[in-house]
Amino acid sequence: MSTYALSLKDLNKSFGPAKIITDVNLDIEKGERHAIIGPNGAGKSTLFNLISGLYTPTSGSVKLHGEEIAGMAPHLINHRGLSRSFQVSNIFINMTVRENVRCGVLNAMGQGYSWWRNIGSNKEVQSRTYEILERCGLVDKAALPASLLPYADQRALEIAITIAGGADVILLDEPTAGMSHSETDRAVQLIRTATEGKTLIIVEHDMGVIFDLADRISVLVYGEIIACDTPENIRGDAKVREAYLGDEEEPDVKEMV
Ligand SMILES: Nc1ncnc2c1ncn2[C@@H]1O[C@H](COP(=O)(O)OP(=O)(O)OP(=O)(O)O)[C@@H](O)[C@H]1O
Repeated sequence: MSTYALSLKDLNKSFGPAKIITDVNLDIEKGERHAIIGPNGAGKSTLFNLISGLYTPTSGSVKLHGEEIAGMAPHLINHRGLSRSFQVSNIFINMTVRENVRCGVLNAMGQGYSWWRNIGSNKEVQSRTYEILERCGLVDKAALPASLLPYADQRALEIAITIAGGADVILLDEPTAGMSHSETDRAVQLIRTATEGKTLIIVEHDMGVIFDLADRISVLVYGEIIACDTPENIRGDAKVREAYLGDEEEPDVKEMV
């Protein structure tokens, strides 16, 4: 049995005649921080949707901790320990920050909303909620309605909800999109803290974030992984430079996506 946190084998996805993901093979170690990069329309979100159960593969295998999950419903994959964030925020804007995180905690504990009135007295829920708020730097803002959070804090809350269930494989989809430089720096720190000890798979356009965070990078172009290596080796990979930049020499790595 595989010891990989996540293992993709001969994975394919077509929509009608359009082949979007082609023969993807990828093994991700437990605790690894793995980035998926590629030009717009390369298939990064489709790959995330295949891993998290939103799409069923046309063919191939997706294994989470050695167990087949391809085609399984997203909530069942989530209960097996994989959680993802979305490019478009998933938070309940009329609820407080604390209530949003509590929802994630309760959902993972399999509690329905009939529990809602009693949750204030449920110590385990309270302590897990507090721990997540702290990890994500949101303790001071716990009582605020989510709608009043600045944009960067809303993205932090999105990460808090993603990790609230205690999943050990975390997928983050462009977590720093739309952020300023200083907000991005803070977000990278937050991602590092919030996902400590977990396996992280991140789709991101900001190369600074990728090179700062990732142990390995996969480069997806037209639905195929054309390179998978350490950031240093990816930086010097001729195929990758060509895919992004044609024949240009000495490319600025910040312009790779
Ligand atoms: N449900 C769908 N039906 C048909 N085509 C789709 C569907 N979902 C995605 N595609 C197509 O698959 C291709 C890859 O899209 P995808 O969103 O996965 O790319 P991406 O790498 O995430 O792009 P971006 O960086 O812009 O977010 C695109 O050409 C898109 O139009």
